[in-house]
Formats: sequence, structure tokens, C-alpha cells
Amino acid sequence: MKVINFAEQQTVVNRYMSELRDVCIQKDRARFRRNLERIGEVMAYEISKTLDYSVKDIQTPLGTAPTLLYNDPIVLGTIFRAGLPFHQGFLNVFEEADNAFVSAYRFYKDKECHEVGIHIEYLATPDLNGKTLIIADPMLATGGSMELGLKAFETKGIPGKVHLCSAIASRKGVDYLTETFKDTDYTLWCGAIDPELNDHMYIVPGLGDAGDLAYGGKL
Ligand SMILES: O=c1cc[nH]c(=O)[nH]1
Repeated sequence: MKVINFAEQQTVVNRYMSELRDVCIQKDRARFRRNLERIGEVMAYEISKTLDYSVKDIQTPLGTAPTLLYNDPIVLGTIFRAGLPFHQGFLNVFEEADNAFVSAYRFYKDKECHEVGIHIEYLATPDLNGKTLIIADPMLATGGSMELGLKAFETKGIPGKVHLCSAIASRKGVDYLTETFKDTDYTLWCGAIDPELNDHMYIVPGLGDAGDLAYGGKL
């Protein structure tokens, strides 16, 4: 598996990332969602360069324009709920894509929120056989929800290509996925890779709880 880290590049993604993280700016929910969406748009554009293209003749009012167009049948997958604005960014770019959704939640063994697992509950996906699957999961903490999300999607067909996308990943999560998918040609796209996970499996420095910041708190 190949890993791309946008934080190592000179790119506008770093500006969007700084706004996601900034403790004052991130309080503006609409802006938080829009920044996740914008990172999705840039990642989608970069992924578009990896697709398979062939020349198609486009009829204009004045003649024919030979144009390189991609042939990949794209499915955009995401994990509720924090994934929704990030997913929308990819959909803004690949607007013809089919879509797949899965819900995953963490369950804890005690009131101190020590995690014991991730539970998959809801799954809605088209046939994935031979498709180019792009999974948008903005916070890659342990890598567990991305792995389980992909496994859940793969019950509905085996994709031809897989792109795993996160806004912020932890080093531990990246190492876990790199090991788990070491024999694949998957690509993991990260807005940034942060050094630590805390006891509650939150990424540090990270940004906090992406779902709450995008949509408000939950019970
Ligand atoms: O730091 C983290 C990790 C997982 N999910 C989040 O929203 N934040």
C-alpha cells in the first residue's frame, strides 16, 4: 500500500487543515464542514490523476474535440457520521459516482470510555465488483473503522482499485493499515499524519471530535 501525506507538500490543503484544527475557527460548524468538503475536493482531484483514461471524441457546435476522459466506474464510500461532509467533497468532483454508506460506532467497556471495539450497523452499497472504491473517513485513529468499513463494503463485491482517504490520520493508524494491506496496491491519502493517540483513542494534536464539530454533540 502506498501512503500520500499532503502535509509534506506545499498545498492549499494545509490551509484548510489549519482551519479544521484551530480551536477558535473550528467552532464555526458551517466552515468546519466546508473545510472537510474542500479537502475532499482536492483529494478527489489528485485521485483523478491516477485513473485510467482513453480519448473520446466530443462533438462541439464547430467540430470534434478529442478529449482524455476517465473510464473508472467510481463508488464513493463513507462512514457515518463525520464522513458525510468529507464524502460530499469527493462527490462534488466525481458527481456521476455511485455511493456506499456504512455506520460504525465505537463501544466502550467502562465510563472512562476505554474502547473495546467498533460495531458495524447499517450498510447500503451498490455492486462493488471491479469498481474504483474511494472511502472517505476523515479521522483515521486506530485504522479499525476504516478496515471494518472496507470489509463491510467488500461483502457487496471486490473493487478493482481502492483509495482510502482521511483528513487526519494517526501514525499508529497508518502503520496498522500499511501492515494490514501490505500486499495490496491500495493508496492511503492523508491530509496530515499526527504522532499520537490518547487513552480515548483520539488523535493528538488532531482536532477533537469531527462528528461533533460538524453536526453538534450527541447523547
Ligand atoms: O481524534 C479523533 C479520532 C476519531 N474521531 C474523531 O472525531 N477524532
